[in-house]
Amino acid sequence: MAEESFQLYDTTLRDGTQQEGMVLTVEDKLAVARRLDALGVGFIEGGWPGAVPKDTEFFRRARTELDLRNARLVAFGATRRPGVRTALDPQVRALLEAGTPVVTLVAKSHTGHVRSALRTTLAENLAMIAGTVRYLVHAGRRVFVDAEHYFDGYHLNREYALEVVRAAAEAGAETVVLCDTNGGCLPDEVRSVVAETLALTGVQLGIHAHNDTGCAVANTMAAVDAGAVHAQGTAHGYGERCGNADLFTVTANLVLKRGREVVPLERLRDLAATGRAVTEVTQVPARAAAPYIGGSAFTHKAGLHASALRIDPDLYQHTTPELVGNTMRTLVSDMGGRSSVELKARELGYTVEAGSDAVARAATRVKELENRGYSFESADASFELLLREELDGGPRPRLFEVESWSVGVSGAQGTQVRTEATVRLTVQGRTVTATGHGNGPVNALDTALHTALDPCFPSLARLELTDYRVRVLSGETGSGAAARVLISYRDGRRRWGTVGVDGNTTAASWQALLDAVHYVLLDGPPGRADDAPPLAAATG
Ligand SMILES: CC(=O)SCCNC(=O)CCNC(=O)[C@H](O)C(C)(C)COP(=O)(O)OP(=O)(O)OC[C@H]1O[C@@H](n2cnc3c(N)ncnc32)[C@H](O)[C@@H]1OP(=O)(O)O
Ligand SMILES: CC(=O)C(=O)O
Repeated sequence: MAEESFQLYDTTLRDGTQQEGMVLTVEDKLAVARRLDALGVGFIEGGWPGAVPKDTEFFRRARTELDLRNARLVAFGATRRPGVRTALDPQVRALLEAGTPVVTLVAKSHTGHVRSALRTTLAENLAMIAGTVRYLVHAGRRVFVDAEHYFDGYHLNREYALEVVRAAAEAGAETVVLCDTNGGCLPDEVRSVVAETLALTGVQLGIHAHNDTGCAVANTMAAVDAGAVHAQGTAHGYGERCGNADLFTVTANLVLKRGREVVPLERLRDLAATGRAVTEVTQVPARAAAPYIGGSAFTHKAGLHASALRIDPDLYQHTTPELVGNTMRTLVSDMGGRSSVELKARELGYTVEAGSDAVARAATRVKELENRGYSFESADASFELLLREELDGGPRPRLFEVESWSVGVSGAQGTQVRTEATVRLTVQGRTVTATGHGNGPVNALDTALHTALDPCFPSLARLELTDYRVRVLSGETGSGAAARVLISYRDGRRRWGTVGVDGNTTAASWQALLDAVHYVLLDGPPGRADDAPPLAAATG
């Protein structure tokens, strides 16, 4: 059961969309709301109806298309304008028309902002807050008040900031949310202001922190430690300027570090999947190094870390990745040793021991090859081929051999550039020659390889090249420098990468292409759940 008294509040669909580059359709917003609801978030702020036409439409469609199981939908908006009757203010009417059970009002708590941005008196601002809250509560809404620029306002004129909190609460606001709108606060400041405000007003408080000092999550935790029972944030910390507090991190911190079940423990396991689902919709990538749910959050590269992790994962991890739906991963590189190879091999489904000669040889080869420019971090498939060679005591018999390959690029004034590749292979005792065309050498070689091999090895048809990266390696200069090519693939069930290095970019690409083919044709380790089809099946 989630902790009922704590209000976990998501503002991805409002403040999150204030991030540069974030443009969501109504359909996108509905999809994100569904995912956050499934995670168990208590409140989902959908946008500002009446101000943003798309948000008005979102709330209209939400009535029939959002069947929220856990969350309450929230409409966000401002208090009435100065000198206007609340009932006649079109923005306030739009908040009611949104038909949500909860409304959050942004209100000024900084005297300078009241005077210069709203261009009204301090007394009228208090009347605007109290009047708007009372009006909405009377209309049956639960009301939260976001006290904008609260911390800066508190330092400038503490009495007025406190008056705003009291006025909102006395008018019926359930929670007054103290906002670090400019994101300039540090945790000690947030802790003391929240504690003092609580002591001086007794009002139920929340926190809305921006990340301009990189402290949004720390500030949110400090506020909760000081007594706030409502935390606002956004998926992946999306938001205006440097973003908001990352609600995924805040949620995991509260549950795992503070024992506050703001979402039930079993739903916390959906955290990483929820993060991925949200980025699928927003197309705004999350940081790999994001706490708890980032792809690198439990990924280990240093050999000494791996040597301890072999014995006990807790030695280099602050929590258990599975609790948040993540997994531990090991990277093999020149910074690893035998333990890294053992852990990576285990991840790939092999049972090997760091003390074995084969593992020691594989670790040495990785170091040597990385020194020559290879990189195995994102080339699991090339590493697995290398590992298999060491485990099998030498190169495996190949299902095909390369006799030769060539690529030609030709062009003429006014015509499209033409790239043609020819490969000559020995497959099952026969010589096979195939030609492929493409928009460049890699594409043409890939096409030629498939033309030659797919009829004999149907499993290769599933192979899909998804990314190609080339990096000129330093140490040499200009067009004579060596190139490292990394290619990413998927085959419907798995994703993997291969690597090639050569002074010639096309030759480096050819190595990486060949590794991918050999990898698909490799019989996986016994018992591996996701292994490639056994050789007999692969050869059809
Ligand atoms: C801290 C936050 O992030 S709060 C959320 C901010 N989000 C947004 O601003 C997104 C939606 N905003 C909008 O669509 C528009 O800005 C609107 C509809 C709110 C206002 O649009 P416009 O009336 O064209 O004016 P503009 O954008 O220039 O804003 C100036 C007006 O807002 C008023 N205003 C400024 N800050 C606030 C505030 N915090 N609360 C209420 N009104 C405010 C100003 O007094 C001015 O009103 P006036 O014209 O009556 O003098
Ligand atoms: C309300 C809000 O978004 C802020 O003060 O930052």
